[in-house]
Amino acid sequence: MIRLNALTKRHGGTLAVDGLTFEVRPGLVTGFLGPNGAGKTTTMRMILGLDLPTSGTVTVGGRRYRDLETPLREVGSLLEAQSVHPRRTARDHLLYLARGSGLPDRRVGEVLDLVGLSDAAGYPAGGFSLGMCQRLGIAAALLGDPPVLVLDEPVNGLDPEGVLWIRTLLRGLAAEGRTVLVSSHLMSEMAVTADRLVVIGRGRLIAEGDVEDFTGAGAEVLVRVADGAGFGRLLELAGAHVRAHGDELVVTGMPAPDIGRLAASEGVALAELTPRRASLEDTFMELTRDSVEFGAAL
Ligand SMILES: Nc1ncnc2c1ncn2[C@@H]1O[C@H](COP(=O)(O)OP(=O)(O)OP(=O)(O)O)[C@@H](O)[C@H]1O
Repeated sequence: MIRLNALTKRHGGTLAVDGLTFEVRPGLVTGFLGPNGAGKTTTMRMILGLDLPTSGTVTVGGRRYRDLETPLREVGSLLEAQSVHPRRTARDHLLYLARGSGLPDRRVGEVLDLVGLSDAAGYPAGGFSLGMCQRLGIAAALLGDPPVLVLDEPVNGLDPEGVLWIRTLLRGLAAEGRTVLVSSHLMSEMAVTADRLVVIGRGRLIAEGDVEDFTGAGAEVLVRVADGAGFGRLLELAGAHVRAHGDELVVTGMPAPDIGRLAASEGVALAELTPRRASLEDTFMELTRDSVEFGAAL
């Protein structure tokens, strides 16, 4: 569990993080979304004790990062621009980290296997592709077998295979009961990876909830039938909410398959039955419209 309470960070004249309060629960992937400059990296750096809050608190497993005895065993992290000595091999990089935290050498082989880097373990990291670097970063995050993971934009720059790999890995880690916080500006990716979402803009909390709360909000079905008024009444009797525009009905509160079944049982011929689900992308744009730092960057 990660808990933020009124967490605030001021960088000179910029309020990078502004009174953030939320919890990141175990057993779930929590997507941390926001436009560029929203404060995601700054928040993650405070969770990881790399930046000190101006005010407010953040705890991992009930304690501040700096009070953790063996941080690598408690929280694993992947931050952007993590440094690996280019001439050091992947295995040596991980051995160096493991020994620095009193972790057994055998753990290095285990995490290399886990991220699919065993064959490349003896090569200098300087020659690694971006995808291999991300895998190495995730291997480092997993070294201490931590119950909490904080990953900043782990799918950035990855090819589709790499994106799928990270998605499967994160879901597996959450299924093991771990707390997984992953930042992204790719809303569509979070829609399929995350269970919960926390959306911020200009350092402030904009929205938080289950992914379905975001995509399901306002889900409507477009129905077209010859007798719009007649079928509209039937739908309302069955508990749906209907807005009619001639032969076109916009139905909320009843999923498309149920509408189809009702039409079939009443002998009504449907000319159209189209679910119109708000995409996470739409919802995100709507939510963050007022908080985009540089409008042109979109
Ligand atoms: N060390 C710093 N000194 C001054 N300003 C900073 C510093 N770090 C971040 N900021 C500013 O704080 C705000 C939040 O930045 P942050 O990097 O946390 O956002 P982000 O959501 O991670 O964005 P991105 O997706 O672009 O990385 C931005 O306005 C940024 O310019």
